[in-house]
Amino acid sequence: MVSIDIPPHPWWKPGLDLHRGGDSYAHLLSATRGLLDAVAGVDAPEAVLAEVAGEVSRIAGRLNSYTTSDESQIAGTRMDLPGRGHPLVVPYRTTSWTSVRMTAEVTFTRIHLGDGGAVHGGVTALLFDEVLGRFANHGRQPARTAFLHVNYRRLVPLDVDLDILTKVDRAEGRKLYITAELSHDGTVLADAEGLFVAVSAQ
Ligand SMILES: CCCCCCCCCCCCCC(=O)SCCNC(=O)CCNC(=O)[C@H](O)C(C)(C)COP(=O)(O)OP(=O)(O)OC[C@H]1O[C@@H](n2cnc3c(N)ncnc32)[C@H](O)[C@@H]1OP(=O)(O)O
Repeated sequence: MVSIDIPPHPWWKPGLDLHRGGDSYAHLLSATRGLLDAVAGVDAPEAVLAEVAGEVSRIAGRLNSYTTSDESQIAGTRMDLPGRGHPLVVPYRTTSWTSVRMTAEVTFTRIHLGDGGAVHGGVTALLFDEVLGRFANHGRQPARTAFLHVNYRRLVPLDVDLDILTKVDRAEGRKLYITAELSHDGTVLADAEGLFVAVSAQ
């Protein structure tokens, strides 16, 4: 696990506990990702599906009784976990981080499959928006994606460790241009450029 020496973003609530839920939340997230992969790949008899659907609904109901506001949910604030600990975010793992360059790793799994054995293009775009957006925000002023341009150079495989390199290209006033590459063994599979515009703190 990488240690990030850039301080948490100033527009974060001061004193926000970035480890809420502890190891138990990490296990829940990992189990949930496993469930999504299992659902994405399943072909079981209807009786089995019906039984599992009942169990999953019961579990969701149990968690729903603890639903909180988006200000105090755990998801998205666990910087120590893959994908900021958010179940929707692709579970990339940050490996190094300076103010101008960030590296990460990612392994796509069954839930990310589009067609033809390759990752869904929208998932690749989600990964880039997340990685660039996090890099644009963390340790800087709050910023939103103004545009995101993705070049799909090769099919992106599942179940293979891939590398992400993100760099600040240039800053012009409130505008920050950031680039990223997703690669495997030195071959670029996709790359992106995003414009992030700084906005007032919420
Ligand atoms: C809990 C905390 C978590 C924190 C951790 C963070 C993790 C987050 C990770 C996930 C994060 C994921 C991140 C997400 O997904 S963020 C969510 C997706 N993005 C949005 O929803 C953004 C919606 N749009 C807006 O809010 C506004 O349009 C923004 C803020 C972008 C600009 O509106 P604003 O009124 O402020 O500015 P302006 O219009 O005066 O323009 C200013 C300058 O920008 C130039 N410009 C603008 N647009 C474009 C364009 N399309 N192409 C080229 N240029 C463009 C414009 O020409 C001008 O240039 P100049 O004339 O000055 O030279």
